[in-house]
Amino acid sequence: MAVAEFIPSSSSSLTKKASFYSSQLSYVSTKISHQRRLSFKPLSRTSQICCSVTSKEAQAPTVGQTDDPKKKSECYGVFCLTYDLKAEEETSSWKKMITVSVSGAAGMIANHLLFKLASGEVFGPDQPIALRLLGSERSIQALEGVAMELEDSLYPLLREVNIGIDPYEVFQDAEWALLIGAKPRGPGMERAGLLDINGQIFAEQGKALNAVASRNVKVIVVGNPCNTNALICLKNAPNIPAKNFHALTRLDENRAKCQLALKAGVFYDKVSNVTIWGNHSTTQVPDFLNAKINGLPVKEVIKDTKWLEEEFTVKVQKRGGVLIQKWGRSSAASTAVSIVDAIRSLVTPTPEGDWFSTGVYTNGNPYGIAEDIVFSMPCRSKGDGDYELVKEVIFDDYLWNRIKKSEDELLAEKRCVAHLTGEGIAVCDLPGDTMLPGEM
Ligand SMILES: NC(=O)c1ccc[n+]([C@@H]2O[C@H](COP(=O)([O-])OP(=O)(O)OC[C@H]3O[C@@H](n4cnc5c(N)ncnc54)[C@H](O)[C@@H]3O)[C@@H](O)[C@H]2O)c1
Repeated sequence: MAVAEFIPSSSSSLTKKASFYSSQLSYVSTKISHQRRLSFKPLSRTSQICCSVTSKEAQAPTVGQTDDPKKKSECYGVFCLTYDLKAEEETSSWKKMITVSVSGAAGMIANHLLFKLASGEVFGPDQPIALRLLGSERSIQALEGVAMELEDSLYPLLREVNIGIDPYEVFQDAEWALLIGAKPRGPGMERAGLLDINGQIFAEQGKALNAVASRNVKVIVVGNPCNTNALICLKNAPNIPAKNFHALTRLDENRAKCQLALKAGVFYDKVSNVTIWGNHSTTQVPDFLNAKINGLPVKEVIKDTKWLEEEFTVKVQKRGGVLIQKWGRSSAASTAVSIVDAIRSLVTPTPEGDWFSTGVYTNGNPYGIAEDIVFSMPCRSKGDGDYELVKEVIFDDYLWNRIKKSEDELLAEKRCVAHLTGEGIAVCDLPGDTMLPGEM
């Protein structure tokens, strides 16, 4: 289904220029030919999100982009085309459009994620969406390619696409910010160096969100080291509730579920109540004490305590590394799926009795975990984008000692980025290199 019905052009084609603008550079232009003439009339946001229009109602053609590099680009290619609608034609069942900003949009994870977002798989088949895509200077050409593929996919729910390299432009009015883009660790780079280089990206993006995003934007930080990047981001966005920031640990939860299902010989939908505690690193703690299989405590189903204590955790932690050995690159598709899971866990009510893991700000946590860090913990949601921490969890010495190690690591990471969180001079005394293999 197309988003609009078009008037066939009598002339050959209408050439458009897609322009990109950022504060530092940057004017890149490209020509895209359209074999059809389209009608344009500036519309309010609500009328833009509505359904198709017949050719009878089409207005005079125009182009929604600018040749002036000093003016920001409003839209990409076919998404510049808007059309008038009669009130009675508006699709009453569609919700108000939401704006989703994605950084690292030309990267591998985003290449899977964006098409899921545009299809309705994430926010629902009645939820029109505007995508704002942030790339780096080096990836701008690739970003344009991504936008072209989105155009060619003809997703009915995808109403707007913008691309750019300035977070102050791309995060404008964002209701969701999926922060995937980060620098990979270069040869010989210390972990402290990676914390600093990526921390600067997230400090800048936090400031940009603070300045231009929706006041209730939900932020999911994927770029590593994601817990501390999320902390940096929220510290630089004081006007956005700290509770709205998440670090992605859902891939780790999914991996833990898969390993428990495999060991118990059940399908993975029988595994519930799995928590990943702590950092998205090899100090993460997949919790088999509170997890359930077929509604029973895991320890009643898997009686092999040695496996649980010695093999399970390591298997979950090293899964990414094993995958790299097979694939020759880090997980992208399953990471994108886990981002979808993380969002859906916040926009749909959590099934009765279950919970999900996400890295969130620790202030006010009921477990006794140090405050003022971003730590993965068990959460429930009513489906309104918000969440509550789960209180009814138990701890034993094994679990608690491991949680403390991950906490120590995150406190050390926090000291290492003090210059980026407004807390003085950084002191880097990281306990060891616990970066997940390939997810650096
Ligand atoms: N939390 C998790 O579970 C998890 C899992 C897998 C990967 N990751 C992390 O996700 C990140 C992205 O992974 P990928 O496989 O998509 O990498 P990728 O290298 O394919 O893509 C990253 C993209 O980000 C862009 N980028 C770099 N700096 C940017 C900036 N300042 N603003 C906007 N874009 C920028 C790059 O140009 C590149 O296109 C990495 O940091 C990786 O370690 C996290």
